[in-house]
Amino acid sequence: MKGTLIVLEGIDGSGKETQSALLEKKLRQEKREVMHVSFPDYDSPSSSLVKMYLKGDFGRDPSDVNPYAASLFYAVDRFASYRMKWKSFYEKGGIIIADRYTTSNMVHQMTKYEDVEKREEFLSWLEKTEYEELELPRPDLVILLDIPLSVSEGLVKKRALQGGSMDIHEQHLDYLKKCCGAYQELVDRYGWKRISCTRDGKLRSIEAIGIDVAQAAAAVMK
Ligand SMILES: Nc1ncnc2c1ncn2[C@@H]1O[C@H](COP(=O)(O)OP(=O)(O)OP(=O)(O)O)[C@@H](O)[C@H]1O
Ligand SMILES: Cc1cn([C@H]2C[C@H](O)[C@@H](COP(=O)(O)O)O2)c(=O)[nH]c1=O
Repeated sequence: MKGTLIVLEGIDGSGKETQSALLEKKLRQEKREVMHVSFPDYDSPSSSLVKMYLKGDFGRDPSDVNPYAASLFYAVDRFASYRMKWKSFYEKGGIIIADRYTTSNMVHQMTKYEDVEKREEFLSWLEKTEYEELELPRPDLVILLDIPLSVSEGLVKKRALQGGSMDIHEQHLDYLKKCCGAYQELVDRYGWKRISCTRDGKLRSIEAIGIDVAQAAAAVMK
């Protein structure tokens, strides 16, 4: 029996980690079999090339690494996580909550192309590589935590001041703007569930957003 894969998506600082932890807690309280994974899998050696890329070892600008090369770094990391950590749990019917997935890669790497045909070619290649060749499961639900860049930027900066560092994506506002646009494009195209994190321009509370996330998840759980 196949499990359920729920993916939390959104631009950097949109609340994915916060909301995936909250959803995991709620589902555990309901005594459901649940596991929380996140990508990149920074704790695993499989993320080494991703870390080098995000640190700027291959170039300080995201566009210094072409989308296919960058995608392979992330895809290999996902493959290792799936095979080592959650394949058997998922195949027994468990619920997986993923903080980012292949869907992040679609958005972040496709923005490196302006040309529509190149973008299409890239997206087809990515889906084939990850879901067919690497046999990673397709998500049952992708939730987009929709937040204006101006708001998420503040959250990322606040977190960096508290001791975090900013990666090469976060350091390039023009790149993040393109990612925002790409999320808006793909949310409709792929039928992702959009949850607005602001109301009247103000950030909603973690709990209020959490209620919407839990409702969306309930609709796909077996
Ligand atoms: N609704 C909210 N209200 C106030 N603060 C929030 C809210 N959601 C998240 N935060 C805070 O914003 C920061 C970013 O949140 P979080 O780490 O969950 O985002 P993320 O999408 O996982 O980020 P990244 O993709 O950069 O890892 C954290 O410090 C978190 O506590
Ligand atoms: C999983 C994944 C992520 N990315 C991008 C998205 C972010 O800019 C970084 C990861 O940073 P985080 O703050 O730790 O979430 O990498 C990507 O391009 N492709 C992927 O598959």
